[in-house]
Amino acid sequence: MGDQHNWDKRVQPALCRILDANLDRAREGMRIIEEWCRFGLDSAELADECKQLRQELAHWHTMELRLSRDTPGDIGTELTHAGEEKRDGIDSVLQANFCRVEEALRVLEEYGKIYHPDMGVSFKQMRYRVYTIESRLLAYRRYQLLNDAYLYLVTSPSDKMFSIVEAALQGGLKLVQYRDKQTDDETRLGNAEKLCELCHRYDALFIINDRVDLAIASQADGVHLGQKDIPISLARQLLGPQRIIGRSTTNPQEMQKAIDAGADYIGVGPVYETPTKADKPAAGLDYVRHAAENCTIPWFAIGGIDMNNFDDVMAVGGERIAVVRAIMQAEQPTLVTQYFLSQLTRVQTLRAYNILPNPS
Ligand SMILES: Cc1ncc(COP(=O)(O)OP(=O)(O)O)c(N)n1
Ligand SMILES: Cc1ncsc1CCOP(=O)(O)O
Ligand SMILES: [Mg+2]
Repeated sequence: MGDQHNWDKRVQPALCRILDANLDRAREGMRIIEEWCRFGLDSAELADECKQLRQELAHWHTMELRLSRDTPGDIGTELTHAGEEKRDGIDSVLQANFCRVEEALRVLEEYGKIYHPDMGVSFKQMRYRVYTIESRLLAYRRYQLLNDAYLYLVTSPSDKMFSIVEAALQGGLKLVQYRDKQTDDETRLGNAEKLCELCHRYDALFIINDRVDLAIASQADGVHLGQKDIPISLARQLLGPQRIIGRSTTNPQEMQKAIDAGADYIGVGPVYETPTKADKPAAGLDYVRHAAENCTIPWFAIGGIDMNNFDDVMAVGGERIAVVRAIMQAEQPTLVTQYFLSQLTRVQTLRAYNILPNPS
């Protein structure tokens, strides 16, 4: 009996300290995530869900637990590891904090079961709610980046592919597609993983051409499917609602079918004939005009677009462009990227003020 009493006397304070430390950790992590939902994504819904979770955590963070805190006596306050010091971008801040919250909730769930009969179930439910926020936030962020992306770089095989893509990212590019019809799958997967990491370091989206399997394996943000690739509905089943699916279209019927099937964006073209896709006849500027008047999802004019004909594409209503050679073969990919981005912003601004004449 005495032993039991002594044991309880030692266990109880330790238990309270574990719960206190992990409630703190979970609340701090949730706050960091909430700030991004509120100020970065402008999502009242996601910010509110984070806030509700913080309030539930606060409800469990009782005076008894807080009074158990003994910061000077806590040997863990001095322990940090290199990963905590380094954050590559928003994605890495969010990822680190989701991990932190989920871990803390797991600890609270396990130790909480000893402390209070309802704690285990309560923290388990919270952990699942955090998983849901995590995937919603990722999807939200992807679709927001897509919506904000006006320039799309589609890669071509090159010894300098990584340095060219990085140069374009340094110029402000936010959307990259890995297109490679020549390489074996092992190399393709390695390239895709490297490109994906590179793009995410610059907070840019990374899409894979043609291959859903490689998109999943490399953790890409989505896939671009041609008319001869698998149906959008099947790709959606495989990729889920959180990944982007793009579709190539060459005429109004294909455009409407892609929209109806749930594509997130479409390619519109080839606007001009192009050696990059020599077998495909040009769809022409008329199809760009049609897209400008009728397309209800983001669309990218593609095919033979460069600095010389850019204005012609804009004159018929173009607003987003996708290019291969114009950047992949540029002497200064950063400057070309900056040029396109500034021109695309100029067009948007002029249209917003009705200064640019309506497409003719
Ligand atoms: C943005 C964008 N639009 C169109 C295409 C062409 O896709 P597809 O018709 O499947 O041809 P390939 O690129 O696979 O040769 C694209 N890749 N990206
Ligand atoms: C992949 C693709 N799909 C339609 S045109 C095209 C290639 C565009 O390449 P470029 O920008 O070099 O003309
Ligand atoms: Mg294809």
